[in-house]
Amino acid sequence: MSKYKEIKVALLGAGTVGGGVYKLVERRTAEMPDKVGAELKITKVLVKNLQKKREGIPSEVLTDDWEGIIHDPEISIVIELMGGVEPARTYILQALEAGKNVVTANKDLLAEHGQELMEAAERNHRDLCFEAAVGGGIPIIRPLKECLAGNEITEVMGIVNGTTNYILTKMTQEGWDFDDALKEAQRLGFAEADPTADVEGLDAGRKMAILASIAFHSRVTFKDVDVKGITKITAKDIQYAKEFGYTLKLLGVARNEEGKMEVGVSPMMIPSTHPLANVNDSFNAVFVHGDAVDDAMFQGRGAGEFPTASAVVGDLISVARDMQYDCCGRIGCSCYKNLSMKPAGEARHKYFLRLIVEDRTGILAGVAGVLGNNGVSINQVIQKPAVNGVAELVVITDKVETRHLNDAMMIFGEMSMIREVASVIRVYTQK
Ligand SMILES: NC(=O)C1=CN([C@@H]2O[C@H](COP(=O)(O)OP(=O)(O)OC[C@H]3O[C@@H](n4cnc5c(N)ncnc54)[C@H](OP(=O)(O)O)[C@@H]3O)[C@@H](O)[C@H]2O)C=CC1
Ligand SMILES: N[C@@H](CC=O)C(=O)O
Repeated sequence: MSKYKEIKVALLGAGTVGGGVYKLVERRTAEMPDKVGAELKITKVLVKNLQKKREGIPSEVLTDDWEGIIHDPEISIVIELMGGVEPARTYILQALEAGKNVVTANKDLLAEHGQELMEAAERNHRDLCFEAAVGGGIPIIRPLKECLAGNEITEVMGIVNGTTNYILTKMTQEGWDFDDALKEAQRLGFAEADPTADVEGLDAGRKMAILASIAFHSRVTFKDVDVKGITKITAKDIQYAKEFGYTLKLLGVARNEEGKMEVGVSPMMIPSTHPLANVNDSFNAVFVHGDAVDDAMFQGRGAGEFPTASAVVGDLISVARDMQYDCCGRIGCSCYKNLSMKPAGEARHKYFLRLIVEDRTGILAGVAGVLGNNGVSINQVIQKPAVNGVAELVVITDKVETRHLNDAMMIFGEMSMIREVASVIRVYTQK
């Protein structure tokens, strides 16, 4: 008989990430006792469809019976990898109330119900770990909560969605079209069950809500995040970005300026010399600025089977160690402040505008006039040669309050000389 205690674990979900976690735990089985001080065994794997073939997972551990897991007193850790809000929320709450520790990668759930879940974990003195919920395999949650806890953090920003970064990389570097790149991202297991969450920026918005809550110690939920996706980005935007020396990325930016938080996700142009411009494919990267550490950057694979499993299994080992030392629930909720959100319209940004205009004299003066009357000054402008009586005017503005830019865009919408406001894309600037 082994001298080590056996810790029994239930896995909820055996899809891309769940499958990876099962296989990775198997791969590490022999080392676990030395690493953790206990043997870790996944004894039950909850799925929806018992008939589906699962490579690498023995059929005898598969079940579709949640009650059999929650009422199994031998299971002390539940790993939730089903995704979505319900029934994941209910199962996690039930698991915590039943005295089980929980690991999850579910950002949809945390960005909406994080407070409720953290409170349940605290009440029951149990661990609730979610390293994989942001940045896939990149360690970022624990560094923010622990390693950087001595800082006042004023900015967290970066690329936090692997699917969209993969799509934009393929469009920029290889001229792929959007749909082909998305299909390939789905095939590689990066995309969410409903990829709208990726391409419309919702997934990145949820991750930024989680990061901002931890970094600024104040609860930010998904509804607080100003979100735009990449579905309207065209090959022309990418090409013109290059002409101005920029690269197009879906970026999340969270700032705390004098107690007012601003959290947003949108396609942004960043200087091609910026380190984030060279974070490609499914890689993610997060920048953190703290008063003591200055700048720190975390980079790695942001999605996919084993990168995500790496973060989940790291959490699993951490929980198992806490169990050995009887210190579960040690790292609880850190939202002890109640900061307010800055209204999106008050945020000051630089913008790239692509306008489809009539090919005649006076257009540039007309455009400059409307922008000027609304307090928007022009930093750079390029007029493209006309084709079939229409021309393109590409403008980079100086920093402006977003509401003033929106007012100018409304006026453009009513001007006959402007056929279309084809693109309005934020240009990243440092604080
Ligand atoms: N894919 C990635 O790269 C990353 C994903 N995540 C997060 O990890 C989680 C899992 O993602 P992923 O593995 O891609 O998702 P998948 O869709 O690949 O897998 C989901 C799994 O959960 C099971 N499941 C879903 N609903 C239920 C239910 N009601 N009861 C029982 N089982 C259920 C499914 O069962 P069945 O197989 O029978 O259909 C499937 O095995 C999500 O929260 C996701 O956001 C986080 C980081 C990266
Ligand atoms: N769909 C997500 C998966 C990881 O969180 C992504 O593409 O980043």
